[in-house]
Amino acid sequence: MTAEAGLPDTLRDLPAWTPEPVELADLELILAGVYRPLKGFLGSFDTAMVIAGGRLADGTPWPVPVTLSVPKELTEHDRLVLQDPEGVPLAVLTVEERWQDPTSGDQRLAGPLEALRAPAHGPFHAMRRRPDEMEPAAGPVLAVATRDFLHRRQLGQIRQVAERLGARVLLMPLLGGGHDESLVRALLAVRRELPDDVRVVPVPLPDRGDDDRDIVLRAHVAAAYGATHLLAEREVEDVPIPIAVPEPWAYDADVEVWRPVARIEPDHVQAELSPERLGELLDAGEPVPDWFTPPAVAAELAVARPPKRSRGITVFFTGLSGSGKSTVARGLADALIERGGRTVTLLDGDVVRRMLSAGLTFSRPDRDLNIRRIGFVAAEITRHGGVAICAPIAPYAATRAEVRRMVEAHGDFVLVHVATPLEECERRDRKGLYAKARAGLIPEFTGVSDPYEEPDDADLTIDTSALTPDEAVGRVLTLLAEGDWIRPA
Ligand SMILES: Nc1ncnc2c1ncn2[C@@H]1O[C@H](COP(=O)(O)OS(=O)(=O)O)[C@@H](OP(=O)(O)O)[C@H]1O
Ligand SMILES: Nc1ncnc2c1ncn2[C@@H]1O[C@H](COP(=O)(O)OP(=O)(O)O)[C@@H](O)[C@H]1O
Repeated sequence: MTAEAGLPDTLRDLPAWTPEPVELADLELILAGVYRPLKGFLGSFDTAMVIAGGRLADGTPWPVPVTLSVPKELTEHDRLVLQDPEGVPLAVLTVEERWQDPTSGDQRLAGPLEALRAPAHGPFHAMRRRPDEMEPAAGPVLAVATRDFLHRRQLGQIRQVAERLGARVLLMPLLGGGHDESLVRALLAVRRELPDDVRVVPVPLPDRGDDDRDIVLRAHVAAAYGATHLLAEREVEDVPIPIAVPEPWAYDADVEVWRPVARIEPDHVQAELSPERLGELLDAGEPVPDWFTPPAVAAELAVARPPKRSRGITVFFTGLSGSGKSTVARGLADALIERGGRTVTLLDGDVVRRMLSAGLTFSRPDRDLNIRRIGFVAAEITRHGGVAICAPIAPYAATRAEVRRMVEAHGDFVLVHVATPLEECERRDRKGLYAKARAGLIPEFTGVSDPYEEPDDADLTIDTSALTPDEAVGRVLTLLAEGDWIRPA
């Protein structure tokens, strides 16, 4: 039976697990041979050696831990099917070691992987290559592994280094940031600014958060794809191929060309556009100057970071029952709809409980699941450029932070703490729930018999005991206008 027809009979009874996105990216690179000599996820000794000194236990240089975390109940099995988020089986892991991460306490499994099928979907998947599918190049190959857009400065630097080395250029857009498709399109668009035989191969390689080790990892990946050099900002140790560090370039505003700083006349003006200024231009929807980046790149930048007036945003209210979340959220939704120019979706706590989360209780796991569902929908609305207004109690800081992360992958997130004191909420007791909770008729009632973790990351705090509903809505509108998400009234 072929893999495409389904799982072989011998594997049907194995437990299946969907790893986290970074682990899935690692899995793909291990299976494709990009992470050679790694054949599977690392055990405790290799991991400790890599963290301590950038080498595997046998002395082979390797920069980052490549590990797999699983829930405790899966650690008893000897073999495990690893699948993608849609449940498509990708590989079988044969467990050689079960171990607990001493820092995070995570349960880990180590052992070799056997491929069931290559991941074969996702935008630009047709451009993905295994190293053994690459035509070998005759001479030197300069790899440019980047998750950043390439502007005129970088394009000039790449041309100069490639020429110096006599190398062809291999562009490797690193996937796993928020704007993979824009990045790939922008790199495809600048091919014509580079030598003729440039190749583009997207690689799923999220950053690990250690700049030097990330460069070393990129060098390993580049070497696997046949590169002889890696372009990087600085030299690092223990790299499999040499790092090519470009000389500084600047824009000579007097003659309107980019060139190496060393070749700019001392009396000429050097123009600069800082990343902060670039962000401001994009936020305001103003054009990015042509001298800085090619128009096709500017267009993709604007897709990746749209002007704030049209960028998706989630306004997330949190607070006790009766604090005024629904009233203010509804008022805000109405005000935004009246102003026009924005699509607005109100995800009120009570309504969500009836629709998305029917059947859930008020236990911590069920509250968390409820908030994650709201976060998922809000993130999708944000991704499509809409305004999502959410108004659940959301009593736990960690879950609110999770929603913030989900949303900020696609747009902006504003947290409004409706900090009306418990006594006032209880005095209002619009639904009679506090009385019932005090009488012990409702268990786990927030503020009475269940916790509420006050936010320390609120963008706005309002106490509705001291404001009218219109004033409370006004505060939120002012915040949105000051942040430039909406026009001032
Ligand atoms: N045990 C308990 N604790 C808190 N609230 C309770 C409880 N049981 C029922 N209710 C009613 O459910 C509304 C809160 O639901 P949420 O989905 O916003 O809660 S949570 O965010 O999942 O914690 C809340 O509505 P609001 O008053 O609009 O906040 C209550 O009316
Ligand atoms: N400034 C204010 N903002 C919001 N609600 C207020 C305000 N002043 C009084 N209230 C009253 O408080 C109650 C808040 O209920 P609700 O909006 O359903 O809160 P929650 O959604 O947090 O449970 C409503 O009866 C509302 O009329």
